[in-house]
Amino acid sequence: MLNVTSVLLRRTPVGGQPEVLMGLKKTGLGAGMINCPGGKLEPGETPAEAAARELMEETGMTVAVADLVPAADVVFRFPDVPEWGDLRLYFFTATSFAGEPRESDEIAADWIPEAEIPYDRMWDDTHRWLPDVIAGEYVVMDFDYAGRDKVAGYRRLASRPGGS
Ligand SMILES: COc1nc(N)nc2c1ncn2[C@H]1C[C@H](O)[C@@H](COP(=O)(O)OP(=O)(O)OP(=O)(O)O)O1
Repeated sequence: MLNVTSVLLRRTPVGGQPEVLMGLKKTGLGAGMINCPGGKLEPGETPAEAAARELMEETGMTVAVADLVPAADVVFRFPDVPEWGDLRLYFFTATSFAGEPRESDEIAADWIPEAEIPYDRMWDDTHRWLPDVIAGEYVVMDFDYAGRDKVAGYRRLASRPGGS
């Protein structure tokens, strides 16, 4: 199982609507789709340490590990793509961070209204759990993909208040 991590930064400008940070993934798994900053854990890293490092590498923004709130634990299985194997995503949210996003070789992340998250341009699993995370739940789910990009089945293993 390959461990990956990702972080959703959230803010609400004064007098404005809630916004989230995401953008077009340019390389690697999920290239061409909209996603949050993130990537693989390096040896010895905790998921939260990896999320903070990937955020910095991909956007130039910083977040303290202590400010990362665990929000989802999601397994993806790709039986038709043996070279990908299974992935476990440790997903965090954060409302305390520093900096403004800059485009990198990996992602062109920017602030978008939370109400306009383009689920139709994201991994097929995302619309089945990210809305609940945004609503404040901690979610544990398990997805089986058919081929590289279609969800064939899924299970919700746990869901409780307190994610974001
Ligand atoms: C179906 O699989 C996935 N669904 C969702 N919603 N998100 C995924 C899936 N697979 C990966 N992710 C997320 C996790 C990270 O935010 C990114 C990037 O993942 P990955 O580590 O695979 O991408 P790379 O850019 O190749 O990694 P490095 O930066 O470590 O090279 O997508």
